[in-house]
Amino acid sequence: MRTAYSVETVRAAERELMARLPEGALMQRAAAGLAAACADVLGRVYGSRVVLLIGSGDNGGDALYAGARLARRGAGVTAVLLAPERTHPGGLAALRRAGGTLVTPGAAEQIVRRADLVVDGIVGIGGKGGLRPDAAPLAELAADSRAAVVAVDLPSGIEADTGEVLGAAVRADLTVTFGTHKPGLLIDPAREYAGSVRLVDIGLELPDQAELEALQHADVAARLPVPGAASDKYRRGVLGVAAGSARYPGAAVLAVSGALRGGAGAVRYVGPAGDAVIAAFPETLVSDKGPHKAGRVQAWVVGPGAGDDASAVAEVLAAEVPVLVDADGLRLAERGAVRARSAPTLMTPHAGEAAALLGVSRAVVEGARLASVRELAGLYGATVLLKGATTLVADAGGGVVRVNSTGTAWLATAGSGDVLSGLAGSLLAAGLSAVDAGSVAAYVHGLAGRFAADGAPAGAHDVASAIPAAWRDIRD
Ligand SMILES: NC(=O)C1=CN([C@@H]2O[C@H](COP(=O)(O)OP(=O)(O)OC[C@H]3O[C@@H](n4cnc5c(N)ncnc54)[C@H](O)[C@@H]3O)[C@@H](O)[C@H]2O)[C@@H](O)CC1
Ligand SMILES: [K+]
Repeated sequence: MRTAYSVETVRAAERELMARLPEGALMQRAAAGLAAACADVLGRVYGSRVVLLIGSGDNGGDALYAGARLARRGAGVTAVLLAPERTHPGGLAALRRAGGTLVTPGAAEQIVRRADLVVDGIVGIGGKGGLRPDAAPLAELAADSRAAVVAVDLPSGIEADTGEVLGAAVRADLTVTFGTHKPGLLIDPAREYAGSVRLVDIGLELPDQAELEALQHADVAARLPVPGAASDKYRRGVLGVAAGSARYPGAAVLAVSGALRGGAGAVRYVGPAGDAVIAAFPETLVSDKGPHKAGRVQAWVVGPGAGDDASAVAEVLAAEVPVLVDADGLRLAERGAVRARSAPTLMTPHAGEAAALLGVSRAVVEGARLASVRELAGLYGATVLLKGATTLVADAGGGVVRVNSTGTAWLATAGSGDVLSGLAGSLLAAGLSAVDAGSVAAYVHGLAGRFAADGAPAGAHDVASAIPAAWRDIRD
């Protein structure tokens, strides 16, 4: 499991550790890891040109000590000091001793242009509310430069706790982060600014519950349902899919295509697109009666391509089994009916659908994804999966949020969400919790998207077809 902790938690862990270590030991660990990462990026340190962008806090201190290490290995190191009189004194002295040069921001443009590597030590977890006006131009210089950019702890200008970006921010090729990931490094839009992320262990002891967690292959493998010797199709779980309409039969077919590959023992389809579903997947149990007459199921998916059929949504919400609500179903589901449910509910909006439910613009949701997913989960008393390049899954209790980053831009294709809803619903029917079903489905779906696309456009049905390969890859 990859975890991320809030700034407050990191600060507390740092205080505790610092009290037990000699002064400056923690910063030396950070600087050593940072210098090693910079050396890897440079390839050859001797003779390289390194520019350090230095703010007035310990983030700048890390960069200065790392710069000193690189200077001792023969790099030409120049530090641009935003606030010379408030710069970390120990770091400054170390760089001077190692032969580094100090300049003011006025000289930055010229030296950044000739640099091989720019190290962003403007601000770390001490920053909030976007870069100050004196720091913003340096972030822009780094963003425009052709040099490799390594961010110290996090790219300056991003919000560490939320992943929001409130103005100019450094765009890094690599972020070297200390002790733990910070939520902003894993959530869009900030995640894009971080480039690849390298975690340097500085010995922090962190609490069990993180702010954010990201499943890895092994975590997903441990959660995928596997039939045992005693399984039959009913014990593996039956999923009901109430989806599609005369106008949108394809959504039903795609939801079923995901469901059949999600581990449920059988899939019942209920709705007006039965002929299309049977033609594509003859193994589906099809019914043209309402959901409450469809026979027993262990979970429902409702909503993809449903048009305006509110009655199916209401019927499904009244069932005492886990329910996944997607697409049109999100608009048709009454909040009170969702809140009144005792079995788990998983809602799977994209940013536009979430915005409509929250009564804000899509841009607001996209800019503040973590706050949005939490707010929606609280509002509906449900688990919410907010789709996007980094999908978030939050439950109503306000606990740890799951983030998935296997997604690919190729997944932004019509019908891809229908496949996801079937897949997640199938995992619900197989007995996974709503948070597990949502986050495991997002992981598998993202990987399937990568396999299907493999550098070229792919349709949603290709993504569904690639699910078994993704599943095998995870279990290997
Ligand atoms: N505390 C520790 O034990 C360790 C801290 N480390 C480093 O220390 C950093 C935190 O250091 P600090 O607490 O000194 O904080 P930072 O260095 O992140 O930032 C604080 C400084 O930046 C300025 N600043 C604040 N907001 C700003 C904004 N919006 N725009 C421009 N400048 C702004 C402030 O004037 C302040 O001097 C971490 O991110 C990490 O890089 C590492 O050395 C590991 C150990
Ligand atoms: K930084």
